[in-house]
Amino acid sequence: MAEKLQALKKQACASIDETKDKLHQLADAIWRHPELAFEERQAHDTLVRFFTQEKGWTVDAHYKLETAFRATWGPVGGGQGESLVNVGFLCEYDALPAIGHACGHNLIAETGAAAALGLRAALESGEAWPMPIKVTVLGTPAEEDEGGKIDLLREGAFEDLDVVFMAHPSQEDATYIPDVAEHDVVIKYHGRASHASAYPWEGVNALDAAVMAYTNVSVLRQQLKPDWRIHGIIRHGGVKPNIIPDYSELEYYLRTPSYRDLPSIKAKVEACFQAAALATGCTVELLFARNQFYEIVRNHTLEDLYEKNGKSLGMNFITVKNSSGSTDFGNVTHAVPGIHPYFYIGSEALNHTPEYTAASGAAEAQFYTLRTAKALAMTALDVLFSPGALDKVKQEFKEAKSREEKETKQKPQTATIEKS
Ligand SMILES: NCCCC(=O)N[C@@H](CCCN)C(=O)O
Repeated sequence: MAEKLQALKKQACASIDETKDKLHQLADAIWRHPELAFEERQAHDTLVRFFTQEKGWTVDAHYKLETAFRATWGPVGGGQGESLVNVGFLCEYDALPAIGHACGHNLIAETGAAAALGLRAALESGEAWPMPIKVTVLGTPAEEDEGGKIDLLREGAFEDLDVVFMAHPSQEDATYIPDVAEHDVVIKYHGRASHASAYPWEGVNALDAAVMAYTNVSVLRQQLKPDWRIHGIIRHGGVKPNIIPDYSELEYYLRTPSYRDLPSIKAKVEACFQAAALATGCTVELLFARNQFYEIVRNHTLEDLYEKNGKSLGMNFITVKNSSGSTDFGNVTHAVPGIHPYFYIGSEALNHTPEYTAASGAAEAQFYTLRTAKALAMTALDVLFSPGALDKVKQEFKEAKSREEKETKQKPQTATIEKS
């Protein structure tokens, strides 16, 4: 089997190379029209067209969400009574406001599509596979906001998948980066307008509340654990200096390494926001996002296979220990075994900067993007055909879940503000 597996991997890589121009066009089209969360209509249509034109894929163009899609191929192979293995690849394609594809989601879409085509090409060689195999591509909108994968999870979109792969652009190749749990909140202060010079005592200043809230959180930060993160912006702060602002708005992202600590961080910042309202006489509305992002549940079996395949293609892996951002793929790994490795794209630029936007649209990123897609397809082939690999992946997932359940019982998700 080892030799056959090597041949299949070669076939997957060759097919990705053969399709490289089309794949580049796909990423380029998405990069040229950056669209925000749940507004990714052109990116969505581009991907749907891509899989429709590829032939052999069954495409569900608006799968459970308007800008989500599903493309499936197979099943192929298997004898009677063998249970089907469904391998999933994810495509993200939303962008950031003002700076476009500064997180390289156009390249995530490309890796997902390329890896799926590569795996299909290898499986198409007509062998008598021991079990029925299906390849599924899910187009998952709104990673930068809202968390489209969490909506899709709720709708059951991941229920029939056995393993899920995606990869994210970064500054380095890493099988895992500690993506943390996150909950977002919008804070609205309502005051009362007045002439700021003629009769200021009649006003209630909502901008003052926003500034106090911002300062309260900044002071709180010293008492937070080192790997907790709170960061926010003031979105509205008034319209003219001589009108006391009757409305202000902030948005904050709250993050902790485990989702179990989100209620604690939320309780702490809520106190900051309420205190600002009390001090200024404003009323306050706290609007927490409907979805909480969870941290990634690691699967070392998948990570090790990916690393081995990546190394064979020339990747240099580094280990990242410090907390990173967050991803709605974290929630997926609580439901299905999966990996979310990071990949170098030929630039030292940092994500969420205009320089990264340029790097994710540059031709230089293509080599690294396709190399990543090859490593994903090869890892999927290992999962399918390395003796015992799928069982090991599933067993590790099961053990992680039961550890998780035990920890949740010991430390339920409750809010605490320690008082002396
Ligand atoms: N490691 C970073 C993963 C991608 C990313 O930047 N995600 C966003 C998600 C924001 C959702 N509100 C982030 O800021 O971490």
